[in-house]
Amino acid sequence: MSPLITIEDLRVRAGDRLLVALDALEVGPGECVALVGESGSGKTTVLNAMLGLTGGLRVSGRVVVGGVDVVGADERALGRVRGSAAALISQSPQDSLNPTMRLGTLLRRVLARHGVRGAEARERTADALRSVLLDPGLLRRYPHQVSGGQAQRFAIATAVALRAGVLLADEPTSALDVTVQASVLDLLARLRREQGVALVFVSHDLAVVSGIADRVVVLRDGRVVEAGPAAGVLGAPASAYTRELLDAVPTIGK
Ligand SMILES: Nc1ncnc2c1ncn2[C@@H]1O[C@H](COP(=O)(O)OP(=O)(O)OP(=O)(O)O)[C@@H](O)[C@H]1O
Repeated sequence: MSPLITIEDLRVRAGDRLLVALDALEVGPGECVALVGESGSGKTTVLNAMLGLTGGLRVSGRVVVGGVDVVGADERALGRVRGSAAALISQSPQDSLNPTMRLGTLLRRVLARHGVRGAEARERTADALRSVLLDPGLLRRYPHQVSGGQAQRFAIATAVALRAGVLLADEPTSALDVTVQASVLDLLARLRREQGVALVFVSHDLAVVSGIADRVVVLRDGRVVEAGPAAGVLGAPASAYTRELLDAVPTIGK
């Protein structure tokens, strides 16, 4: 099956400083690739490059997401990538929701922006809420009236309603308590299985990564230290840096 994300020779620079060098990455339907590394290693910059959110930075190479060549794309093409092809799931979805609008209004507006209106929008909304196990009554609430876990499910429901084939998740569970975290991870796994969604998962938490990722890319100072199947990278790391990251996790690697 053809990949939903292809990256070749990606270089991201701030002035002369090289922030990210990623020679090759492919993510196919239903796959999960995790980007791990300490703070400042370039994980978020890679996600931003996939969405063309790199204003002020110099980007070269090839980044194709959901069929759109992102590097050098115009705003119209980038608009198709953001939301339609790929959706960003952030650490604190509540922060990015307009606090003055009910969730139902927010979702309706996002769908309308992508050309989905009326009966089609209502149908997709109902299906998406069902697939993330949220009560439709939640749509009447304002962002501050829902829990962190509900807000994260709503963010994922928005991606489902937009039929995004790629989810870019930046620490999606680190603000949640452990039981809610597990249910959001289950939901992401189900979307991969049932809808063939490709997932790029950024996390500091290698215990979580070992439970969800097929493959792991370890970044340090924007460079790939090692990459490969999750069981190999996390079970028998080749580099001292990955071993150090694992040593910080109490439940695995020891
Ligand atoms: N717009 C920018 N201009 C200049 N430097 C930047 C810019 N965006 C990111 N950086 C730098 O790039 C490096 C990588 O940052 P990035 O946010 O991608 O790391 P990260 O691995 O996601 O870190 P964290 O885990 O703390 O979120 C950092 O040194 C950061 O300061």
